[in-house]
Amino acid sequence: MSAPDSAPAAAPLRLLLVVAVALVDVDGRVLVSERPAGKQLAGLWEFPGGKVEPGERPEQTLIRELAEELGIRVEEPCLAPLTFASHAYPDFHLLMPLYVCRRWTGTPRPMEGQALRWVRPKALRDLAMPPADAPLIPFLIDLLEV
Ligand SMILES: Nc1nc2c([nH]c(=O)n2[C@@H]2O[C@H](COP(=O)(O)OP(=O)(O)OP(=O)(O)O)[C@@H](O)[C@H]2O)c(=O)[nH]1
Repeated sequence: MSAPDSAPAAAPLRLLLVVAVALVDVDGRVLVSERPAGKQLAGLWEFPGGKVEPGERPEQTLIRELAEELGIRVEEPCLAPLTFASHAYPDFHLLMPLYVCRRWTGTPRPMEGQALRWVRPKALRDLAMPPADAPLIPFLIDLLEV
């Protein structure tokens, strides 16, 4: 049945699949990266990652993004799924699996000029992060804080 002529059609929901990772160092700290000026949510600290491109599996996306953003090489078995974010932004709905990774080759460095920080999971609560990330923090605290 079609909607009556007077009712405006609801805008189709845009579901955006982004994949992110908590890189964990030997001291149990997690890497966060500052979103550059000029981008949406600029200045907020986020987990490395990015949009899953057509034809990619999420793990392939992460391996690609970690090479592009941080210059490190990650093997797929070192990516362990932890939880996911599901968050309604004004213009899209974000679905973002979060992986944990403790092993990689190379030293993370800011390949795109972004600021990087290693922080204790509890300290993530005091960082300005995108709203989608807040529900992820307790999972990292449970996993990593002794
Ligand atoms: N990588 C990452 N993205 C996140 C996090 N939290 C969160 O809301 N996002 C959102 O997920 C989307 C990721 O997009 P992206 O990083 O691939 O792309 P972008 O907005 O920088 O634009 P671009 O396509 O020009 O690179 C953004 O809308 C970003 O705000 C997070 O912790 N890590």
